Order: sequence, then structure tokens, then C-alpha cells
Amino acid sequence: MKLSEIKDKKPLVFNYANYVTPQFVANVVNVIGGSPIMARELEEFPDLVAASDAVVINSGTWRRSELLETIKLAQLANQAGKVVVLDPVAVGIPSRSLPVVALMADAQIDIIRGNAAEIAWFAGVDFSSQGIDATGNGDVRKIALLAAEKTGAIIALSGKQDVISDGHTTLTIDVDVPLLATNVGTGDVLSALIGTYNGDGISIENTMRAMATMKLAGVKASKKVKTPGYFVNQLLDELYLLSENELDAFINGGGIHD
Ligand SMILES: Nc1ncnc2c1ncn2[C@@H]1O[C@H](COP(=O)(O)OP(=O)(O)OP(=O)(O)O)[C@@H](O)[C@H]1O
Ligand SMILES: Cc1ncsc1CCO
Ligand SMILES: [Mg+2]
Repeated sequence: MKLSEIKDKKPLVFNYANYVTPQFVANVVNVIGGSPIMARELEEFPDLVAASDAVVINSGTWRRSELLETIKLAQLANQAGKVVVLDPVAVGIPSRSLPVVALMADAQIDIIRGNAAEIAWFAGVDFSSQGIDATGNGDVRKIALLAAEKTGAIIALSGKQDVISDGHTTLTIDVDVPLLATNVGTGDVLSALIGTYNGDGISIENTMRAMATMKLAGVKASKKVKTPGYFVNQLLDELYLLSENELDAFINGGGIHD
């Protein structure tokens, strides 16, 4: 949906969040105009999924004992026709790959948002990483396209270059904002923004708009402040203040390539 529609409809975004960044994620969904809710209690899932417009599953601090419950959550969202976004934090670490494989075998994941190393794992391409961070280099367009072909999901690959691919169309946002990488959780936040924008239907266009929103807010914040602490606050303010027209101008002004 468009930014103005988010402000109007206030999509409810159910975040199965990690325990590192839930406050940051909830605030970003809130300032953009959506309505965040965090939960991880199985008994609550049917009601919450029914009320939600999007479900965002972040596997960053998953316990193995939560796996079956999370699969149930994704299945409930599938049955209700709600978009399911997966943020597969550090999925390339072998013990972290197993539960993600299990989730994807038993439920449909509509959109996967990860950094280049995480998306490379789905593509079957080597890409170096250190913990939660992508540290290597590679052809990120090709990696996103391959990952989309292999998973059937829309891929949102983030980093210096953001790439969005559904296996047919591949879009790139090529804008370097190093400060965006200085606060832990900007990726988690981006996954929740993607859920918010896809709350009225899943599309590559909605996914691209979410990524452009984050990048543009980052560009604006980095013009005003130069250090991580101020940056994260400025980023929240820029997300809050962003207008539909500014976002359209960024998207149509050459920021996005085929
Ligand atoms: N060097 C960079 N230049 C521009 N933007 C960047 C850069 N690195 C990251 N970003 C932006 O930061 C946001 C988060 O992407 P990133 O790839 O860092 O996610 P992540 O590794 O999952 O982060 P985290 O694990 O901390 O949540 C995206 O909006 C992305 O465009
Ligand atoms: C640092 C960290 N560890 C697990 S999740 C997370 C937050 C970034 O996704
Ligand atoms: Mg991440």
C-alpha cells in the first residue's frame, strides 16, 4: 500500500520479534502510521492473526522449542491470507539453517528480507558473514534473483545496494548510507516495514516502497547528523515526517533501477 494508505488504514503488524530490537521495530511501525503488536504465545495466535494485516517472523533469537509454534503461526497466516515476512537472521550458521528449512517446508513464506549473506544462503551462493552481518562482496542482483527462483518468495536483499526480486522482475536501490549500518536492528525494522507496506496485498511494488522508505529516511537523517546515537533518533523522526510526494520523487528520480 502507499504511505498515505498506511496512515489512513493503520495496518496491524504482528511481529514475532527477536529479543534484541523489539522496541525499535515497534516504534518504526508506529511512526510510519501502522500499528505494531508483539507476541509469542501460541494461545494468542488465532485471534492475533485474524486481527492482523501482516505477520513478520524474525528468527534472530529463536529457541528450538519455539519452532513448532512459529510454524503454526505461519500456517494460520497462510490460511487467513495474511502476508508472512521472514527475517532469517544469520541463517547461514548451520544450526540456524535447520529450523528455517523446517519452517519453509511446512508453511508458505511470502517475502524474505535479509542482508546479502543471508539471501546468498537461500541462493546457494557463498558470501562471507560475521554473525548477523554480511561482510563479503558479490553480485547481489544475481543472488536475489536466484534466491527468488529457489524459494518462490519475493526477496528483499538489503545493504549498500538494496535488491528486490520475485524471480521475474528485479529492482535495485543503489544509495550508500553507511550510518544505516551503525545501529543494530535496522534490518529487523526494515522487515517490519515490509510487512506494513504489504498489509493490503503482496507485491514487489509494495516491497520496493518499504525499502525506499528506509533508504530515503536514512539519506535525510545522514544529512543532519553524523553519529550513530543521533542518527537513530533522526531516522525515527525522518520516518515520521516522510511524505508520499517525497517518497515518489525518490522512487521516480532515478534512485530505483531495473
Ligand atoms: N552501507 C550501506 N549503505 C546504505 N544503506 C545500508 C548500508 N548498509 C545497510 N544499509 C541499509 O540498512 C538497512 C538494514 O540493512 P542491513 O543489510 O544492514 O540489515 P541487517 O544486516 O539485517 O541488519 P540488522 O541485523 O542489524 O537488523 C537497509 O535499509 C539497508 O538499505
Ligand atoms: C544482535 C542480534 N542477535 C540475534 S538477533 C540480533 C539483532 C539483529 O537482527
Ligand atoms: Mg538482520
